[in-house]
Amino acid sequence: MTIILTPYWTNGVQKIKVMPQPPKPKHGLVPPALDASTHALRCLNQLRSKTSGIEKYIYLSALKDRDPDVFYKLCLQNMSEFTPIIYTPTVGDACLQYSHIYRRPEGLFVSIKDKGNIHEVINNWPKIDEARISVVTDGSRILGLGDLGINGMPIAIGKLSLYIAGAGIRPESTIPICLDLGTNTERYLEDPLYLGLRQKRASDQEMTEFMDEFMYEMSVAFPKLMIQFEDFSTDNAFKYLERYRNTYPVFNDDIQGTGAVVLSGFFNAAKLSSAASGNPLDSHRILFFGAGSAGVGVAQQLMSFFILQGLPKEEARRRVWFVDSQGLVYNARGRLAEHKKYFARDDYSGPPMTNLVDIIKYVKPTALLGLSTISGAFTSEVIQTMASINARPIIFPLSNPVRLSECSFNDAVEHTNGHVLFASGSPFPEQEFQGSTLYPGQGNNMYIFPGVGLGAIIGRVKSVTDAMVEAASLGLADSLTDEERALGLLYPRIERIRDISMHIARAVIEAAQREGVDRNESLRGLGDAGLLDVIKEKMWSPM
Ligand SMILES: NC(=O)c1ccc[n+]([C@@H]2O[C@H](COP(=O)([O-])OP(=O)(O)OC[C@H]3O[C@@H](n4cnc5c(N)ncnc54)[C@H](O)[C@@H]3O)[C@@H](O)[C@H]2O)c1
Ligand SMILES: O=C(O)C[C@H](O)C(=O)O
Ligand SMILES: [Mg+2]
Repeated sequence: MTIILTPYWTNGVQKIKVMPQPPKPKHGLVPPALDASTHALRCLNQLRSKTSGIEKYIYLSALKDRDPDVFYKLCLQNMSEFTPIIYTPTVGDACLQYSHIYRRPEGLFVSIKDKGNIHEVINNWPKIDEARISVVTDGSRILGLGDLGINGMPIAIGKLSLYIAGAGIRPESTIPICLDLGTNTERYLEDPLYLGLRQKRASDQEMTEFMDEFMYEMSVAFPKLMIQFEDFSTDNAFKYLERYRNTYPVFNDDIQGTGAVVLSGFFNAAKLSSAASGNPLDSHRILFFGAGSAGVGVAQQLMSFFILQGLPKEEARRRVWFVDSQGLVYNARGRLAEHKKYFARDDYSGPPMTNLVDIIKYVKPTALLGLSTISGAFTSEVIQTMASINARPIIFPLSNPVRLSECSFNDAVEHTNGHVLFASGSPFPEQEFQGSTLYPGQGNNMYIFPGVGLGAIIGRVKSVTDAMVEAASLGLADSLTDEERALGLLYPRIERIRDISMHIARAVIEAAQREGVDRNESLRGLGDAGLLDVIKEKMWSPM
């Protein structure tokens, strides 16, 4: 049964009625020729008649609210058309404008003012079905758009729509949560329509006390819940993942989900690149442009690629170079943020190296990965330099949304004469080049988190371990069909997301079992096929 939250006003205060979905209307109350399949077509036509992305977003939000079955059915049938609207990149615009386009409540808001009382707020969430997955953001780093405060709510909603569509999580067992800890973005503090607290962000200490209480109360209210942390600013992303990962089932999408999706695409790209150059797989050298939570999360995960190729851990670490806003990251440069220290180079001690082309000439990377939020940073010269040292350069501009991408697919194709192995965070259209069609990969954690969450909740895991994340990544890399490989794709087609999520969930559960963090004992010993049957049977589908 779907829950409908119906808002109404009393004395200037908005209240919410929690209602189950109404029963079927009686004869005469709906048009005689209304039937489900033509109505879905009608909705699709209405969507397509909208001209701007944000209008489409608003239309689909209302459709999801009004008629979740039609929404999810259409979403599954038109995945590559829907994801750029309900998710990246349009969800970025929806966040920027959230306080202006707001229509009705969706999700749970927990504010720093609730500290000491979080139990009560959480228990206001209607428990029609038991909550299993929550995406929690504090709005402090939404995509590459900065601190959006409470306007970050649509990112939690968008991720959960993909959980529901992509992994068959039941809609009523998901909770989007935005933590309102204030915002440091002046334009929101001054915006009369801003929906959040009009104050600067809470101090570190206050936030930690708040987070401890929040996590504890969530685990009491929802004992079977997995929490996905989303778009916390880099320091807090690392801090709270480390703080809770051994106590509760939590997963950080930007660190671990991104790490897993990029490892998967890199794995497939490295095979093609090595085949073209004749160099062994373990000879790859990776240059990261951007050293935040996403960059470092990916580097940690990529180390497992090298380790799988047989390199010792220390050798694997040395295959990675980082560039941040000050240039090449190396020890002799001076004080470095904690999360950059592990990968800082100790084999360079000259003056700061800040020009990306110079850095590429110095490092000679086989792969250039952008997680910097710097639009257009991969200039024609950068791309050409990569092409001059690699038969098939791996270039992944992974920053979101589209307008912050380090380069476009078109530029990457043109400046490498079509040889690029490409994946971007946000979607780009395919390109015709010298008589053939080239396809961009979308290296976005949307391929990973639905399957990880599905596996985590079916396996009833105590925690989400590195081995589970790695299993998800390799499961994704392995999921390419022969047809997709023949087209040179690095990631499977998004239309197959349900199938992919099912296989990722299986790999995740098996890894959890190997590590002894699974609590669903009934799944042990079922074998691959038996596990897949259970997973399939548990997945929700729209009617
Ligand atoms: N594709 C995906 O699935 C995915 C997943 C997570 C994050 N992302 C994207 O990655 C980006 C970064 O996210 P984050 O959490 O790491 O953010 P962040 O702000 O913590 O990191 C940005 C990094 O870029 C560096 N940087 C900034 N300006 C630079 C410049 N001029 N030259 C070189 N480096 C510069 C910063 O020093 C920092 O290290 C965002 O756009 C986000 O949307 C993509
Ligand atoms: O939200 C996305 O599209 C990917 C990622 O989680 C991001 O923060 O950019
Ligand atoms: Mg994110």
